[in-house]
Amino acid sequence: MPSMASNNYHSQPKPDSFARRQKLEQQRKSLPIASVEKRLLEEVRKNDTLIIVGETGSGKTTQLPQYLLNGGFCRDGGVIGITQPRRVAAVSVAKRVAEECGVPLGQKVGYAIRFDDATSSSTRIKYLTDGLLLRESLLDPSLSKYSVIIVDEAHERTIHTDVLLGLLKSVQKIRSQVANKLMSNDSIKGKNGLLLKAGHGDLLKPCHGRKLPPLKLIIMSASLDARVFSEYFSGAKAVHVQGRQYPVDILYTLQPETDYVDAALITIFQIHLEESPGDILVFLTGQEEIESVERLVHERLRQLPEANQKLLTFPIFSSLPSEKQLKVFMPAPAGFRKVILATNIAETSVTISGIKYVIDPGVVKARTYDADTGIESLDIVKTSKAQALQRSGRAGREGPGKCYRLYPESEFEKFENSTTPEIKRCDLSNVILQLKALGIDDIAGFDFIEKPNRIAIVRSLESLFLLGALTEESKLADPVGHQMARLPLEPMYSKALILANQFNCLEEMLIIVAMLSVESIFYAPRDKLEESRTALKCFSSPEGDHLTLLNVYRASTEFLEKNKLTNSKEKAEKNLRKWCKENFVNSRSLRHAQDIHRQIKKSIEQMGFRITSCGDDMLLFRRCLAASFFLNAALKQPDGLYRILSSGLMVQIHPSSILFRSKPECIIFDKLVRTNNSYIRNLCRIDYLWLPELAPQCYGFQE
Ligand SMILES: Nc1ncnc2c1ncn2[C@@H]1O[C@H](COP(=O)(O)OP(=O)(O)OP(=O)(O)O)[C@@H](O)[C@H]1O
Repeated sequence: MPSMASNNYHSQPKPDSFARRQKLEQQRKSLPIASVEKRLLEEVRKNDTLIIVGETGSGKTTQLPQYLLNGGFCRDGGVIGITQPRRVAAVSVAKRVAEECGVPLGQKVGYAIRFDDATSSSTRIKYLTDGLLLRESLLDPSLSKYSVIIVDEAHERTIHTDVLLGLLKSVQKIRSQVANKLMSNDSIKGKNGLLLKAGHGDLLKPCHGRKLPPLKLIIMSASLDARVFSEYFSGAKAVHVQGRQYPVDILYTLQPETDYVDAALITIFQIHLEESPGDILVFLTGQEEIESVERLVHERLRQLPEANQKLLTFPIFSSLPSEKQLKVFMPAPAGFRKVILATNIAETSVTISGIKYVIDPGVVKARTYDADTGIESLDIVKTSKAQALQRSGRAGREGPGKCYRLYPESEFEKFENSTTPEIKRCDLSNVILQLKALGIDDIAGFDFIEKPNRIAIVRSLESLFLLGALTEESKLADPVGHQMARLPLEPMYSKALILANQFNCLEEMLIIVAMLSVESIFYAPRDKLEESRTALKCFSSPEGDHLTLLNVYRASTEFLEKNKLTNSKEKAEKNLRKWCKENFVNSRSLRHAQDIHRQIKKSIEQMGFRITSCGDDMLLFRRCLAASFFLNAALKQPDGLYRILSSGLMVQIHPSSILFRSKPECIIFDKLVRTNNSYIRNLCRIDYLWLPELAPQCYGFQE
């Protein structure tokens, strides 16, 4: 089975035909940004921080790094790092740029995303996710190998981008102090206190065989408010790149649509049957919705005359294995039209060749955080104008395009200009852990571009303390806090693994963490509801969803291993897909869980943990779950609703849960999802009395 860590995307460059290279060269020259290459290089030379705003498709992401490389910005062996909010963008853009440069991916041009590093010592242009650069800064706080860092798609304001901006500001200050040799080594410090602990005697020494130059920083987007960034970077200059490549016709509905999924389906077929050739990109909110639309498209296609059936669907969402994500970039066979069903991961940066039509229902699934209750949830919300612009920008990259907005123009006018920064609407625990690991203790005093809500900081500090990651003085606790900061997981999951190591049930917890990291392991098509329920019964555990997921994982592994004894690997995997179908298990999600399992296992083994099993002692395992997820404990109320003990919030069990009917007295849950109601998903039955025993810091009786 291919793993995310195994650099699935490496394709050796095809023996490039002369014609192909000429075409690429021609395309590059015709991009709007090409006419301002010299000016941009001049501006980067003159300014340590530069903001570049240019229309979608003007060539920022693919061209600027190449201009900088050719302009001598890597002369001393420095690397140009370009951050992307999403993995798929980092990988696909790196591929394109390697092709444009005529080099194999992973050499001069490469990418790095979590668990997959396609770079080498000769890499000079490196695309990476913002989260990964943040992790790199833990190991190398001065980011010494980079001569230029480009923060691309800054308008997305992911939590990682925001934290990164604060760190980069500090790194820049320190590196320019070093370059100017203005200060002695011990007095060098960044505004955010970043390098105080980092032992930077080395800063003055040649680094990677070269003197550490000042760090050039470029902030880039098609739709950002340059003023906000300029003010944050002490009046940094903003440059606007004029001109877009091709026009995109924007079409609105006359009336608001009550059912955007149905409206999207109708539009797909309208385009397919009436419009000229060209692929379609549809934005939806998540895996479940995408998979249900995929099924509906296939159903409706079967009702069409054969000549009209040449429509292929390709889903793309974040939990889809990476090599499957990249399938959307492959051209459709001649005579076929491709319809890509995507979440907002295809919203920025990516160019999907062939896309001429974009369908935008104007909604997105976004993280929201209620600081009063300390609960984070995923809600479906309206997009911002900036997101709508990015979405329409996916058409018109190779020729004129059309964007169908499934809402009236008057509705668009009511959208917020830009998306609320993630830092203002999510749980900060993970970021706080990372900042603490960097030696930044004063979180409220950190120079954020926009300060997170104070209550949200306090809440996160409190839950990290309750989880044992922080001491009473709010320092990283030894060893739990350090271990949690090392694991690339949500704090509660990290805590569960650390505790499972002590409870001797790490094997089981590893499976659970992997299975909880993917969306919808089971699927239940509307026309086969009864059959899917019967199939689920084979795995279901009266103790709840965690143990049910454990049973599915184990049954699938056993099935695969047995099959491998008598079949080739490919055949065994094919049989597993069949097994999944028969059991109404989502094989994509299961495979993704297996990948994650492998990756986390590697991380925890590196931390010296030994994988042991609790065998059949599921009581022990449930106690371990209670000891780690105690902040998500809920108690049944007389009316059948549940009250979350830590916040008082009233919630319902999601109908997809095994415990939906039995409704035990006390449970812990994994996620809260809000649609019209507040639902809790992935539940495990626990004993109420375990809480004061296993989490006295939270539920201990007051004297
Ligand atoms: N994989 C690809 N296949 C075909 N054409 C591509 C590909 N990647 C880029 N291009 C071409 O290069 C152009 C510039 O792309 P680039 O990503 O650099 O633009 P951008 O200004 O960064 O856009 P955005 O703000 O939307 O990310 C595209 O409009 C497209 O014409």
